[in-house]
Amino acid sequence: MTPDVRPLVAGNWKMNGLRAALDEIKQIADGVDGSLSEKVETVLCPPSTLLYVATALAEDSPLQIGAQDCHHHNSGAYTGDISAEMIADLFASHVIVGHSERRKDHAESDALVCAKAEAALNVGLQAIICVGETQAERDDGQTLEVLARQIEGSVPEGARAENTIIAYEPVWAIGTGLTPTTGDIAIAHEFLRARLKERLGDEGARMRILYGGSVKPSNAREIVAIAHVDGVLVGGASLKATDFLAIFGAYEGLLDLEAAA
Ligand SMILES: O=C[C@H](O)COP(=O)(O)O
Repeated sequence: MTPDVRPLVAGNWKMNGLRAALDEIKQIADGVDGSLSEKVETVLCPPSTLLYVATALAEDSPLQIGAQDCHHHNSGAYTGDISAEMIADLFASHVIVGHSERRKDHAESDALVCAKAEAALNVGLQAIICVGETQAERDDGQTLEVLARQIEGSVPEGARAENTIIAYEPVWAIGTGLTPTTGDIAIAHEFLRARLKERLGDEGARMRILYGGSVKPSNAREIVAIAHVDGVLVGGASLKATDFLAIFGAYEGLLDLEAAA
């Protein structure tokens, strides 16, 4: 946790969620509507087909709704794509860009991720920019080099702590049940913090850095207590309202302990 920074628990449903899952969204929206939400923000990113209904379901809840990707242009002949402006038009507040599944499956470069983040910021969305090394890069001892390159190339110059969130997601930890040690997460987050400060000054010092990769109710409390871990980006476990809410609940009592320390 970074002092005086409000943590964020984010869920990424990826390509999961039919109409039947709307009940789950409603349960999450109702479940985060308590006193803890004054201290911890939440956002859920369902597939774009559910975005409009999800924002309606979350209307009276502190739960915010985000998308999982956007095009870097506002409109045009881009069949199948969705612009940041369209996402904002549906009352969503966030968009994930540069997720490793997009970087790999759609060959997205740092420059494209940066352009997408800029498009998001230009229409008032908050950008959740994902970075993280592959297993091969980790085995080669390249982790910090990869993170430095991705921060340099994917984060727009105009990024501010209020509109930009970084998500550190080691690719090898996504959906595998594997997580780095708390020590390794701490090293990566401290490094990211230093790079962000160097690049963006005070904005970088306050920018939230989430951890993502096999976060579940059983390991959430240990992970969110690590220095410079300002929240989590949850994939599989965010699909079940009870699991998402348990991860959100991992902050219960933790922030008071932090303040008292
Ligand atoms: O965006 C979320 C991440 O890819 C993590 O997914 P996971 O929690 O299923 O490992």
